[in-house]
Amino acid sequence: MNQCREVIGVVLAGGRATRMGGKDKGLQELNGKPLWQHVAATLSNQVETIAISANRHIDIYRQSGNPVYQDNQEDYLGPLAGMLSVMQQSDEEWFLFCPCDTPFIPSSLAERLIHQREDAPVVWVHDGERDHPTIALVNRKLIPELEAYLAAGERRVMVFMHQSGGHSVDFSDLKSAFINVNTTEDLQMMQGKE
Ligand SMILES: Nc1nc2c(ncn2[C@@H]2O[C@H](COP(=O)(O)OP(=O)(O)OP(=O)(O)O)[C@@H](O)[C@H]2O)c(=O)[nH]1
Repeated sequence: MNQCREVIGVVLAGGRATRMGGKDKGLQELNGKPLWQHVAATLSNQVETIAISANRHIDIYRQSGNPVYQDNQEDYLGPLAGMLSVMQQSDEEWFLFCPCDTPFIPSSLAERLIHQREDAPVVWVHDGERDHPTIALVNRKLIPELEAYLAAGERRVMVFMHQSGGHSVDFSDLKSAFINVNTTEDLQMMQGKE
């Protein structure tokens, strides 16, 4: 696929990574490269601009030269807060969000989500077994809804995606591409895999 210019790719690299002992998950190395870079490298073949959403170690992420969007909120409010912060600080129409902890995402991700968005303001990945609502193509028209949702104290990504009129896109043929890293043991098991 040619690079798409109407969509900005965003690697979600904030959070607390409590299951990884509080380390910055995006900066943990897999096969000699930080996790966030695996995701950014695959997305950069698909969309022209790749931004990073983070809430700590901002200077390290900035050294990459990619735009970095820091969370607006002081607390770690979860992936939706990271998404909203980017959408509020950028004037792009569509955002392709992808967490830093899914290093093997397929090269067809953007193309297949873009193709399926039709009139929906959000589409996300379903791998045949489970939804991956943080791997999603989101339109900026959802900003007010997302602001209200978070202001009401809601945090659940899947609930928000459903109630905002989106739908999942079937990636069951590429199920293993969405394996994610949550713990140090996960990371150790993945070393050497491509
Ligand atoms: N910008 C931003 N990203 C976040 C935030 N919380 C989670 N993320 C990202 O969203 C994705 C999914 O995060 P989770 O695994 O649910 O949360 P986590 O904080 O990374 O890890 P745990 O504390 O172990 O659940 C990861 O790529 C995180 O980097 C946040 O508050 N802000």
